Amino acid sequence: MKLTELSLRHFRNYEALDVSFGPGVNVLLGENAQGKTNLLEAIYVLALARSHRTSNDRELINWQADNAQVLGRVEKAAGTTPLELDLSKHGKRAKVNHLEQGKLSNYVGQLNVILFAPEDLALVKGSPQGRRRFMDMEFGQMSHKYLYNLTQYRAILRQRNKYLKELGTKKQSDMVLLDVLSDQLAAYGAEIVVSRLTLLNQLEQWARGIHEEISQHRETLRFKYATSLPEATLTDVDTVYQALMNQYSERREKELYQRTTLVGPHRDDLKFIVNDKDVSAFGSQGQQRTTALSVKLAEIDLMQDQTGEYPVLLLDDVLSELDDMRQTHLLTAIQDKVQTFLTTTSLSGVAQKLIHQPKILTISDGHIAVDDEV
Ligand SMILES: Nc1ncnc2c1ncn2[C@@H]1O[C@H](COP(=O)(O)OP(=O)(O)OP(=O)(O)O)[C@@H](O)[C@H]1O
Repeated sequence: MKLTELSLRHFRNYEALDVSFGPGVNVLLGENAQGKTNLLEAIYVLALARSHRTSNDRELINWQADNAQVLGRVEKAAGTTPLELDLSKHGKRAKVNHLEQGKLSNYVGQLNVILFAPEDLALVKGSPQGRRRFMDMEFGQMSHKYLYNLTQYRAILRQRNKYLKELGTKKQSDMVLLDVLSDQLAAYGAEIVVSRLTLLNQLEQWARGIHEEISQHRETLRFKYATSLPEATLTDVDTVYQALMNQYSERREKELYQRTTLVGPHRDDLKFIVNDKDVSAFGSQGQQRTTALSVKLAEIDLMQDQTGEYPVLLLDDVLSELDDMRQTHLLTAIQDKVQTFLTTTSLSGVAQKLIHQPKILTISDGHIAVDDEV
């Protein structure tokens, strides 16, 4: 899929912008603090109805305005779809084909994006929370079912944790509601765990091939889903459900004491194993970067496999973080198949690695000048 046009009204430092993009590489060129990342963020927001930088939508609206608009046209094999997102202090409204969507989960998935930012290089070394977020964002875009289960799971988890906090002051008979909440949480939790295992299994196949190539066949990458559930139970939804229920009852005392839910997909993690060693603990910085890059590139293939369309790739200032060999690998892998937006403060080093002429958009103080000549 391609994002052919984008219009912004009062979004961050863009007062009014109407721009069209090329089908290949679009270079967002500019000095610091001119609006390069804001533009990538607008594309991300158009895709996911939320920002990757802030959970406060107010920050997305220009300081002088009360509301913001992000509009885009997405081209797929099946046709062109106009998307529209209105942000105001009262909330957000999302439209597909000019029709307002009651649920944001029906909106998400029209435009699929993969964002690669310097923080993603920390995917391997960073916190388990970052890896869970990675799974949820990517799988949520690919699968409506995943997004739905995740939304339900989070809502029940909030309720259950609130209830566990209140239970300290209540009587034993109140355990009935806790049992009901445990049952619902285990049902959605089991769906999430099984979807993650299935999608990770596929992602691993792609990532392994890419990692092998970048490491010149010296390294083999493997994923391991880290969970408190016994390995033997990770087979199907019913078995995982039962395993979660068992753990809730085994840990009831501890959960009541700690007043929070201690098991489930919100506590799980993903480990990356290179040549049989956990790369977050034992890998060099280079191995960790290669792993992160392989995983990101594998996502492109997985998304194509799941949705029938290649996603749009957003590269926020990552080239400067990669060495020459990894830069070449990245730019070679994306050419010809993926529409890409990359931010940079300088063209040197980028243009030579691209076979086709990129579209250059020079950004200065929330304005864009288009120049097709490199
Ligand atoms: N809500 C807002 N309203 C108006 N301006 C904003 C808003 N939010 C951020 N800005 C401005 O946007 C600019 C930052 O833009 P952006 O983050 O896109 O920088 P960049 O071009 O990617 O730079 P760098 O290369 O340093 O990352 C800053 O000047 C900031 O003051």
